[in-house]
Amino acid sequence: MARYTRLTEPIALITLNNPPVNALSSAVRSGIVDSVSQALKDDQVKAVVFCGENRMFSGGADIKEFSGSMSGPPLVRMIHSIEASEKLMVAAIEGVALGGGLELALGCHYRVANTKARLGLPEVTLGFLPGAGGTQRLPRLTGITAALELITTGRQISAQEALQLGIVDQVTEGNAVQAAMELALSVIGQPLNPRRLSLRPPVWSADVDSVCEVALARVKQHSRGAMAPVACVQAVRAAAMLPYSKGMEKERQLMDTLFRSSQARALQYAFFAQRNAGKWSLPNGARWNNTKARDVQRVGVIGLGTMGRGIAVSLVKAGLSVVALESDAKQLESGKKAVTAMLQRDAQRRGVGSPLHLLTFALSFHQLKDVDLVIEAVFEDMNLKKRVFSDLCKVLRAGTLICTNTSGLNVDELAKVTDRQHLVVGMHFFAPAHVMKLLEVVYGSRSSPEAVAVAMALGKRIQKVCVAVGNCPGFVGNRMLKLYMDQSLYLLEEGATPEQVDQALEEFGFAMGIFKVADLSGLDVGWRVRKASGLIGPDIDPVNPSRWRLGQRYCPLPDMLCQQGRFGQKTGRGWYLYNSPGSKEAKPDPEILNFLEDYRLKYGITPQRISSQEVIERCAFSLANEGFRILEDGIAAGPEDIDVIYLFGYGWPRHRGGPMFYASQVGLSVVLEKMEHYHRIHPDVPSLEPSRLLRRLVAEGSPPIQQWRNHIKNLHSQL
Ligand SMILES: CC/C=C\C=C\CC(=O)SCCNC(=O)CCNC(=O)[C@H](O)C(C)(C)COP(=O)(O)OP(=O)(O)OC[C@H]1O[C@@H](n2cnc3c(N)ncnc32)[C@H](O)[C@@H]1OP(=O)(O)O
Repeated sequence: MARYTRLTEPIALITLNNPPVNALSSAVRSGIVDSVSQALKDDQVKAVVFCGENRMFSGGADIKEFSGSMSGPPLVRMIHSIEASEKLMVAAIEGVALGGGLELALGCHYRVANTKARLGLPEVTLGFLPGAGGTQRLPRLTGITAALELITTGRQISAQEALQLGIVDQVTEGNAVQAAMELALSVIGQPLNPRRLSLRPPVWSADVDSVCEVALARVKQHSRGAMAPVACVQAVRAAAMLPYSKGMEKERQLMDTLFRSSQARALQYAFFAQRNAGKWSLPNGARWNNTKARDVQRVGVIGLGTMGRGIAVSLVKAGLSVVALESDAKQLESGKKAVTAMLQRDAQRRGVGSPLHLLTFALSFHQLKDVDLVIEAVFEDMNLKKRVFSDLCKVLRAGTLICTNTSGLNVDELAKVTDRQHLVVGMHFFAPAHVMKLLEVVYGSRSSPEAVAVAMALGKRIQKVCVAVGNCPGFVGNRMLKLYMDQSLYLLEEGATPEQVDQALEEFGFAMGIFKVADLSGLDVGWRVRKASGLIGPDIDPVNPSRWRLGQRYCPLPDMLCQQGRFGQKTGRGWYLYNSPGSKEAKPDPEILNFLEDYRLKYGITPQRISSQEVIERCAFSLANEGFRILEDGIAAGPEDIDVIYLFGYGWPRHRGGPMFYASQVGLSVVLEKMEHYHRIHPDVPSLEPSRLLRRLVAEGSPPIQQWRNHIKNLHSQL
C-alpha cells in the first residue's frame, strides 16, 4: 500500500500504492508510517521523496472509510511527524494532489509538481474541512485571501497556479519524481525549520477581519444553508489569529462537528451516487461492464432552437464533428450565428483555438448520410418528431443511432416509425444544454444495450452526468417534477403565496423556488403541453375553469395566468412582477395576491395558514413518494440514480443528498406517516397515497438507502 525503495543516491522513495487514485486508506497510512520510520533508521538516507503509483500522487483520504469506524494511524499525526522529521521530505506531485493528498504534500519540506498536475482541497464538497492541518498550513503559504477562496470552494488549480501562489516550489514538464530527487540533492543539509509551515507565525494582517467578513458573506450567499463553507472560513481565520497549535485545536473542533453532520453524510453519498450513475444497468441484465459502446465521431443535430444549439455546442467542444440541420434558411442562419458566437466566446474564455472547423450547417437530410448518430432536437411535438424520424431512415446508414431529445414523449412510439427500433434511445438534455450537467438516457422497450452504451459513452464524452432511465411519461425527472409542481399549486389554492412557497424552498436549500423557476422557464411551455395532452380544451369554461380533470383534482391557476399573457420573465409578468420583459429580478406582485384571493372566493376555498414545514413536507415527500413508484416500476435502477437526477437537473441542494436520501434521513416511517396524513386530508389527490415500496420498506424495518436495491429486486421477483 506504500512501497519503500532505497535509491542509489542518499534518497528513499515512498510510493503510495492504492489504485485508482492512491487514496490514503488506513493501509496506505500504515505503509507510509512504516516506510518513514525505515528511512529515518537508515543513516545513509538523507532525504525522502513521496510519490504515487501510476503517476497519480493522491486523491486524498479514502472517503469510503468515513462511514465506518476509522482505524489506522491518524492523518494529522502522520503528517505532523513527516514535517517534524530531521530528514528532508519532498513531495513529487503528478496526476492529482487533493484533500489529504495535498495536506500530506504541505507537510513535506518541498513540493515539486508536473505541469499537468492538479491540486486542491475539495473537502468542503464532502461536507467538512481540510482537517489534517490544511486550514492552518495553506494560509501560511498563500496568505489568507487565496486560502479562503481555495478552501471554501474546493476549486482544483493547475500546477502553474500553484506555483504562482507559492504552494509548490517547482513545476516540471518532465518526471516529477526525477525533478524532486534533483531538488532534494541540491538542498540536502540546509536548515529545515524555515520549511516547516507549522513553525510559521499566524498570518495576521490589519484587514483580516474584513477579508473574513467578505468571505463569510459570499459563502452564506452561495452555500444556501451548507455548514462546511462557513466552518472553513472560521478555521482559516484561526490561522490568521492564532499560533499553529491553537489553530489546529480550532480546526479539530470544527471538523468534529462537521464530520458527524447529516450534511457530510449527504455530500459523501452524493459523491458516490454520481460515480455509480455511470455504472448503468438495464432490467434485462445488460450493464455498463458487459456491453461495448462503439465509437462515435460524427453527429447530426436536427433543429437549432435553444436545445439544439446547446447540444451542438457541447458536442463540438468535446471534439466531435457536427452536422447541424435546420428546416429553412432563415432559421439555419440564426442558429448558425448563435452557435458560432457561443463557441467563439467559450474558446476565448478558455484561451484555446476555435473549434468551428468541426461544424457543418445543413438544410438537407442528405447531408446526414455519413453521421454515426443523430440527435433530434426539434419542437416537442410527437407528430413532428415522427416525421423527422421516418425522413431520417431514408438517408441514414443502417447502423446509425437515432436519439431524440425529448423531455417526456414516448420513445417507443417514436421508435416504431423507424426501420431500427433497437437503435433508438432518448437523450433528455436540460436547458441550457451546454451548461446543465444532467443527461437522462432513455431506453425504450426495444432499445439495444449497445445503443444505450453508445448514448451513455457519448454523454460522458461531452462531460454530462448521465443516468440511464426507462421510458414513461416524463421519464424520472419530469415525472416527479409534475407532482412537486402540483403540490405547490395546491398550496396556493389553499392559502399560500408564491413568495411563501419559494421562500420555504430556498431556505431548504434550493437555489430558486419553484415559482421563480416556472417564470424563468416560461409558463407557456407547460400550457402548450397541457393543451396537447387534452387537459385544456374547448369544453373548459375559461372564466370558471373546472378544478377536476381526468378524474382528479386539477389546479387551473397557471392556465388562467397564461390567458392573461403572464408567461413569466419573458413577458415581465408571471407568478412575480419584473421591471421589464426579460428582466430577472422577481418582485412580489400585489395583483397576484388579489387574483389568488378572488380565486379562493370564487371556488369557496377558506384560506389556511400554511407553514414552511408543510411546504417542504408536501413538496419534498411527494417527490420521494413518486421516486418510490419509479423504483417499483423499474424506471430507475436505484435511489442513487433518482437523487443524481435531482442534484444535477433540478437544483436539489447537494448537502441534502437528493429526495430519496432526504427521505431516508428524515426516516421512512415519518415520510409514510406524513403522506398518510396529507392523503387523508386531500383524498382527491391520488398521488399523495403512500407508494407500495415505501410501505414495504417501512414494514421491513426501514433499511438504509444502500440496501434498497435488494428490496426492489425482491419486489420485482415477486411480481
Ligand atoms: C482528520 C482527517 C480526516 C479526514 C480528512 C480528509 C481529507 C480528505 O482527503 S477527504 C477526500 C478529498 N478528496 C477528494 O475529494 C477527491 C475525490 N476524488 C475526485 O475528485 C476524483 O475521483 C479524482 C481523484 C479527481 C479522479 O477523478 P476521475 O479520474 O474522474 O475518476 P473518478 O471516477 O472520480 O474516481 C475513480 C474511482 O476512485 C474512487 N475515488 C476517487 N477518489 C476517492 C477517494 N478520495 N476515496 C475513495 N475513493 C475514491 C471513485 O469513487 C471511483 O471509484 P469507482 O469504484 O471506480 O467508481
